[in-house]
Amino acid sequence: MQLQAVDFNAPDAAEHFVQSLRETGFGVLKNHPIQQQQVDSIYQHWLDFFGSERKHDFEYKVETQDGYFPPTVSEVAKGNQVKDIKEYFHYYPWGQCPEELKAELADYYTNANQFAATLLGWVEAHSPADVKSGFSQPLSEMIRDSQKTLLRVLHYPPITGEEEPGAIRAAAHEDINLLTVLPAANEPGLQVKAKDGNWLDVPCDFGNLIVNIGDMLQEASGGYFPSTTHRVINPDGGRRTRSRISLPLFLHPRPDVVLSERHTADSYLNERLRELGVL
Ligand SMILES: O=C(O)CCC(=O)C(=O)O
Ligand SMILES: [Fe+2]
Repeated sequence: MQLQAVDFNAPDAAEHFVQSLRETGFGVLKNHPIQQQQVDSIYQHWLDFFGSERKHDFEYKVETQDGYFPPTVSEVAKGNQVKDIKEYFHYYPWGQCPEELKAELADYYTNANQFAATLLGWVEAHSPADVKSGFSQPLSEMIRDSQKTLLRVLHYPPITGEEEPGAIRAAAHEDINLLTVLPAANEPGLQVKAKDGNWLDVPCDFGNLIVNIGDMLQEASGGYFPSTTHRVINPDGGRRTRSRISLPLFLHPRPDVVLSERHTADSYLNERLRELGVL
């Protein structure tokens, strides 16, 4: 298995991108319309925010799940014992956000959602007829005006040596949502589990856009699109002293959207959040 960046502007981009999603759970895009300059600026501003004590004024609300999640409550991946070495902020247009950071994040949220609808259209167009007929509505419709789509600003602090034994930046997990849209982070570390069990580095060239399948698309496609296990490993050597920032957009359908005979988006999400210990 190999992950190769697909040129967004190539005539056969959709086909190759969806093929990569189907085979690996991941697709990597280059020459896409998400502005790297904006992503970079968000990384800089939020690095400052996580470095300040102000973050504690925005602590997350349990009922609504927006705001700042400190390292002490950071997720324990499903089936894991130790907490990840990370802190993060959950941004929703209706949720908490520091005033001076809001316009930039809101703009990115709009742009990335619009782009994501295009990608969901690609997935739909390249789904076999029996898979497509199982979708309760077009995939891009499922996320339209959704209040649940989540932009997460993640900060992985430098490694100090005081970490819990066995803890890594993000333990092996699958995402819950339909698709995740993730600009390459400012530092390496993201790995995906191949079918043979080996961990592969996800190409993290600056400017790449990484897209991966979540459990909800796996559920809605009857397993045709696999939600693939991934993780973020701890850095070595000189990189240990560096922070890592990343910005995943988790595409969530509106709560009433039917995913499968067993689940709506709402019933599925609640089940998973309870397992994560954050609900
Ligand atoms: O930080 C990354 O590169 C990936 C983060 C991730 O997988 C997640 O938050 O679900
Ligand atoms: Fe993830």
